[in-house]
Amino acid sequence: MDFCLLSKFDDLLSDIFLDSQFLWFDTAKLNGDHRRPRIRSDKVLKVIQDQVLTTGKTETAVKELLKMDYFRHFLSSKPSRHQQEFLQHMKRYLNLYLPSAGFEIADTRRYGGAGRRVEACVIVTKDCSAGDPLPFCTGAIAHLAPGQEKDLQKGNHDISVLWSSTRQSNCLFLGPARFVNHDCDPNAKFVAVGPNSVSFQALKNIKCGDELTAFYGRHYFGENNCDCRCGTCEENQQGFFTPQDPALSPPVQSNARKRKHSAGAAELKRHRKRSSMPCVGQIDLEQLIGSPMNETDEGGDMPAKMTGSPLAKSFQPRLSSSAPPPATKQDSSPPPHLQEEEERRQVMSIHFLCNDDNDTKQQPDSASSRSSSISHSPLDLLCDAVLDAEYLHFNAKQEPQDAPAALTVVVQPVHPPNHPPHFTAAIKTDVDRTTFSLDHPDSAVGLSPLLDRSLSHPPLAIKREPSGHNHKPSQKHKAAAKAKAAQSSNDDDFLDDVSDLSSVCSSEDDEEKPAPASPDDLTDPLSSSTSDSLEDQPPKASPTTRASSHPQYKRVLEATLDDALRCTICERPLKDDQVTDTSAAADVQVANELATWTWSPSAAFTDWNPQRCPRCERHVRVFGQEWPNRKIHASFPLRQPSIPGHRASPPPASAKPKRRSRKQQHLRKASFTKTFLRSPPTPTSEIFDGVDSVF
Ligand SMILES: C[S@@+](CC[C@H](N)C(=O)[O-])C[C@H]1O[C@@H](n2cnc3c(N)ncnc32)[C@H](O)[C@@H]1O
Repeated sequence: MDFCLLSKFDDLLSDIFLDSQFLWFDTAKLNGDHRRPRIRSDKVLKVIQDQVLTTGKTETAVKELLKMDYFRHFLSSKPSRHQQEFLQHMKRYLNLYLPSAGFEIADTRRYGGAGRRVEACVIVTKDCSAGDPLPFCTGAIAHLAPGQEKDLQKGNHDISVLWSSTRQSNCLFLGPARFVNHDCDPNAKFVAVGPNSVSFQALKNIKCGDELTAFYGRHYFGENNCDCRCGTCEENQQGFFTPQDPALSPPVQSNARKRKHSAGAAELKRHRKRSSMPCVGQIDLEQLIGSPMNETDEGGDMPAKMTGSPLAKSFQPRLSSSAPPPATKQDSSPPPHLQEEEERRQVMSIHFLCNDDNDTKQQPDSASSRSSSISHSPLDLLCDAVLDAEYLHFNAKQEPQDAPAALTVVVQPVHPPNHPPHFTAAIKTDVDRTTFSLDHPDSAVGLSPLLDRSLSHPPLAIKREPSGHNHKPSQKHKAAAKAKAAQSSNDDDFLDDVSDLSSVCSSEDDEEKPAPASPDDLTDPLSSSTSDSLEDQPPKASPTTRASSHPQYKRVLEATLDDALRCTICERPLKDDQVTDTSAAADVQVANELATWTWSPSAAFTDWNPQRCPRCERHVRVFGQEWPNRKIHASFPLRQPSIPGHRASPPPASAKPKRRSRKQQHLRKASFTKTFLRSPPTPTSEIFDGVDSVF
């Protein structure tokens, strides 16, 4: 398959079948000019539910989808060969929704770098034993023509590129399988399932919910994978997690880490020049995939054909030999089979060009903006603003008739020069004195890598701007601010700390502590005039008033952190950052507009009971069952999103309607509600609905 074609197909299909359907963030796109297709995602979902999920037939789903205007127009101008390739790739994505798929795409921040970007990963949705194939998790391979590689590098996108020594060219590895991340002690391996397709086979027993990982190579993430962030490296204190020798390292540990990385990068550059292979790692495809690519075999890559393919043999034998040995602290020499590979460098290398330069990845780009954890999500700001407003409401000590009846939270995009755009929120009430603005309300979320340490706020700190009082920072404070800013030369380290802070923030102890005085706090004109109105306000331990220290506020906060902010299905903590990501779709929509919500604060507390994490929320919406279940009983209709103009087809005339007693009807309704509409609607799901209808 042609590289350009595959990359465009993959961008389009991952958008339609993943980003717009199942994910709460955007997956990396290969083409910088990719735009979200104008296709009704609710209609696509209906086809997926009716065909793939209920009947398990991707073929019929493809036929149904081709009836949609969008696909008809898209394919009408393409030659039939390209049409076939497109449909083949579409099937790879549709396989994600098969009841027996055994895997799904999920989110992870493990590999996201300093900014803790959300990235995609693959998790298994049923227990697997060692040796089990994962036939539906496939990726396609397309070859790059000379010169095209430069375009790839220019794009700075997170893409997967393989080196084919038989063809002496790079090739592209795309499809759902490209979301499998690297682990030095992986639980799966690549296997070839045709001339142009790759799948996986379990190397160990894998539990439902575990991430599926494969071995990319020894030098993918710097020399000896010194920047590898996999779970094994973390456990063994290797790669990115290698502890620094205090004698050798400067005071700040991660600076040393950086030096090591840049030394590795320089070495790798030299190495690449020598070898003329533009790749980081050099891995033999025979080990990676199990068999060299058969260039003449033009067979399909779908699972049914796997057993017939000569390459299918690679599923059974050499299981142990092709598995890279577990990474141990002591053993830094390559495993025997890889040593051999290095000598031979026979067939193909797999590497990820963008990984070459981590810095470039930090650049905000249109396609990945939704997944960026550094954006100030409007919903995140909104939630914090409502919390803070509720606090003010508690403390305003005003006559009931003066209490604000409603809040208007204005979330506005800000485009500071030389900084990534972000949002600010301002709360306006009908009572003048409680009007305040809120910016960077959360330490973990409200930061951008380009902002310095001085902007680190304690969580949920309130900034109030009393009218007519302009408090200027003193010289002493300015000097302190400068000294602090100078310290924060390394944004990476800072953001690491900040990310860790989010967990610290949720501990009770921390909430009792006074907020650290940061330069931004100092410049914040917190005046006594506003604080005076809040009798229960703790003494002025810090220039920043801690909303969380108020008993009533604390109760709400604790309840939120302990109970509500935990997914009731998978029990993953529902943290701020996850809430941010659920609303990330809204970022895209409101990025250039002013968004305004009016919300009663008490309603926000009583009605909003976030129960599911974004993944489980989406899972229920798509599969009609709680994660990880997805087997659909035809007798139970799925909860369909309402499609304007869509009417359910009338029952056949022959079908005699059954009469049910009132009690039966009531019970039936209750059980349906219990099954499909378990939790009350949340602000999050409202946003989902709105966003989906836009798409
Ligand atoms: C083929 S992609 C895997 C899917 C990727 N997470 C995504 O969201 O598209 C490879 C990229 O994932 C990340 N990655 C995967 N495994 C990693 C590891 N062990 N350490 C650091 N980064 C890793 C790197 O950013 C790499 O460039």
